[in-house]
Amino acid sequence: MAQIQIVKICQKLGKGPGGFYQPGYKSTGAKLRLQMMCLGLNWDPETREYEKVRSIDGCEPPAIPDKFSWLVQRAIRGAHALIRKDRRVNNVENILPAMSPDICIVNFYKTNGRLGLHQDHDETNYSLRKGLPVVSFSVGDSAEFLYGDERDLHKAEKVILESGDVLIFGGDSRHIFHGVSSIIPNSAPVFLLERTHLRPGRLNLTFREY
Ligand SMILES: O=C(O)CCC(=O)C(=O)O
Ligand SMILES: [Fe+2]
Repeated sequence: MAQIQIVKICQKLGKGPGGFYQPGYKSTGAKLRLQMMCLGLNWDPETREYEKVRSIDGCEPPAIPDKFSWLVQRAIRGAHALIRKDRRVNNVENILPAMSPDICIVNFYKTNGRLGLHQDHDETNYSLRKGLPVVSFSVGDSAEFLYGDERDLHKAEKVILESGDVLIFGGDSRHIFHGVSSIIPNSAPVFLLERTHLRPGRLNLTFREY
């Protein structure tokens, strides 16, 4: 079961060098309401830049495990099959380009965690211009996920992301505003908790190509 493997791999990597920490902003002292670990390249929330070595502690981010890259390719293939079924298009890649992830941002939200509306726009101009997708896996407790064309909470659409859900935004949707308004306590699947002892909260992995 992929969810169990995802949790176990993140638990192991999360405890080692380059593992989970709570990011914040030096200028204001404010902290993000989540724990973060980056794989492949490190994303610095303060400078909003990617780096090979994490400036907060000099650690190199762990590599993206092959299992994760495989899951991403499977998710993109699945999305292509859905697009092909729904729309009569010659080339699905015109709607959702393929992508080889070299970045994964792993967030862990406790039950009081959240993430404000933002765009993912710190990847290269090439990646952004091509609309190379962000592929997001949710594991553990469910989340209220908001998205929309503007940074406006009142206009945003809401969808519940459950454990095992995969969300992909690429092509025309690549620049969508999105965020997590709340985590729904005690909503994680029992089998997952029994097999992994995942703490209360939600793990989210977003894969991107730099
Ligand atoms: O937790 C989520 O579903 C979204 C995470 C996210 O938007 C990000 O890491 O940029
Ligand atoms: Fe994001």
